[in-house]
Amino acid sequence: MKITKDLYQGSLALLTDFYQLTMSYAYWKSGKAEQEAVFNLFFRKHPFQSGFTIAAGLEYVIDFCNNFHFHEDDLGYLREMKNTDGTSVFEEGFIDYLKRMRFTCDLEAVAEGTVIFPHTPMIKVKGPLIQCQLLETALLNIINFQTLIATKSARVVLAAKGDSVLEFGLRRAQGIDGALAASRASYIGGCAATSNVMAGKLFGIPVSGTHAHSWIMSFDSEVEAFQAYADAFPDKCIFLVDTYDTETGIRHAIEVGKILRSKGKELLGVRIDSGDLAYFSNLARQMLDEADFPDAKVVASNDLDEHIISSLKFQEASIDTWGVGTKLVTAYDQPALGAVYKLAALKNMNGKWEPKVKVSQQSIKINIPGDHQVKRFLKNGKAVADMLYLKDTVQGKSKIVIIDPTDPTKRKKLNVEDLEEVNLLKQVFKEGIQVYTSPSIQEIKEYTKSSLSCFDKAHKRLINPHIYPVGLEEQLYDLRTDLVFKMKNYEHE
Ligand SMILES: Nc1ncnc2c1ncn2[C@@H]1O[C@H](COP(=O)(O)OP(=O)(O)OP(=O)(O)O)[C@@H](O)[C@H]1O
Ligand SMILES: O=P(O)(O)OC[C@H]1O[C@H](OP(=O)(O)OP(=O)(O)O)[C@H](O)[C@@H]1O
Ligand SMILES: O=C(O)c1cccnc1
Repeated sequence: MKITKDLYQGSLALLTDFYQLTMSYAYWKSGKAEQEAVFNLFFRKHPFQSGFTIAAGLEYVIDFCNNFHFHEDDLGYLREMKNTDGTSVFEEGFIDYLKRMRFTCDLEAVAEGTVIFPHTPMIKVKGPLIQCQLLETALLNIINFQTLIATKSARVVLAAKGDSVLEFGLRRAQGIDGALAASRASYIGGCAATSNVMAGKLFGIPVSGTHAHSWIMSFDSEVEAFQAYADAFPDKCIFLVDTYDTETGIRHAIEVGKILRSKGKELLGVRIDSGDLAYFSNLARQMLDEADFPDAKVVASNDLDEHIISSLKFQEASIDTWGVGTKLVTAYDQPALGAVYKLAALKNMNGKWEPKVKVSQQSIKINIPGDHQVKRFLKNGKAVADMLYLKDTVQGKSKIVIIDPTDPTKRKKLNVEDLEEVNLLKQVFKEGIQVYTSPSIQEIKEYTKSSLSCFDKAHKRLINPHIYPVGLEEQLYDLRTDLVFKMKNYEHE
């Protein structure tokens, strides 16, 4: 995939906050640039009050890292930056250092489509401090948005209970790149297709659609418009029936459907885009069945989201396909995921790794120090708990206790002998070389489905989901507690 090349014609190294560059300069000046560090990217709270989140965006991250270098014109821009006294912000030696910089980090990540939970790293970067720092903003930008939209999409698709969901969001998405990334993430979350043709071309997502009211309005009558469309696309007839009067529109669709049938073609369906979607879809179903079009589908659209879809299901609406735009691609009810990227460990000048913690009044904001891995435990294929742990601390143990990172009174004992286990963080880069084979977008979408199928329905309900247990292995919990006490200068026995 060549997202950066196709969209931006070059490097994205300047897609960063200015402070990353000023810190980088200061790391370089103070001789810390090459000090080895570990950073973790994670979020603290599911979006949409969801009980789960779907990881997405890794393919963009891979592309970003593979293309990470400062071009001559990027360096020219930085060279021209001046302080108020007219001196250069960055010394020429630093510009030269950036010029020679290549991505040399190790990077581990959870696969796109994985169901993930708060506090567990989605991405872990290990490498020179300066490189880790320079990746922060872009990685967050990529992962926050695509993960948010993939999660929204998965919720919408769950609400549709197996019906197809078409993503119609391009016209109301957050700009060009937002729209493309949203179409990709919506597909990963489970949408069947997108109306966004460029996303289809760039990512290999199926493209589909119906027609607009303007098509009908451009003819003297609705029947004429349906007939002309049928002449142009005899195999793709889904007629929008609500331009004037929905009942009459359905009748006209049936009329043209009969003509189509006389020519050996079939009416695929009707689309309803306004009014009471339960009432009109049931009316459409009844009229289509009575006219002997039992296979013609009813497509509905109009400001849908997972909650309206769920309500329409409850009302027993006869909708087979759901067109969902604005509320999906803009993540209307929660426009940002709050994933963060935190320093977790640093190698000191004696070559020893030191875990690092950011202390906060809010316990949810205290990060989890150290170079850790995430393990998912499953029983008969069903996920039972996720655990963060430091390498080599759990080998050979038959019983493990995990402790909730925000509430130490919440603990869970795991008899690991009875459980299957899988490490979620996969090696993606080793010393800057990609060692991970990216799955196709279709494989990622399938993976989302199978990943979700490992979770109990209680975690997937739209409202007040049951909280899935995620905890720190005891040694990691102790390390974190000791470190927090140390940083706060408290005595801890
Ligand atoms: N039976 C239903 N139950 C719950 N929500 C519904 C039902 N039917 C339609 N809706 C939703 O109610 C909202 C109706 O919005 P609005 O009043 O703007 O549409 P409209 O007037 O029918 O159509 P438009 O303004 O597009 O011509 C939409 O979000 C739609 O999805
Ligand atoms: O409602 P969404 O989930 O965003 O789905 C996309 C909408 O885009 C089209 O409407 P259009 O742009 O013609 O505007 P409308 O709201 O007046 O129908 C289409 O008819 C859908 O209603
Ligand atoms: O193809 C459609 O029906 C469509 C496409 C974009 C937006 N609304 C509807």
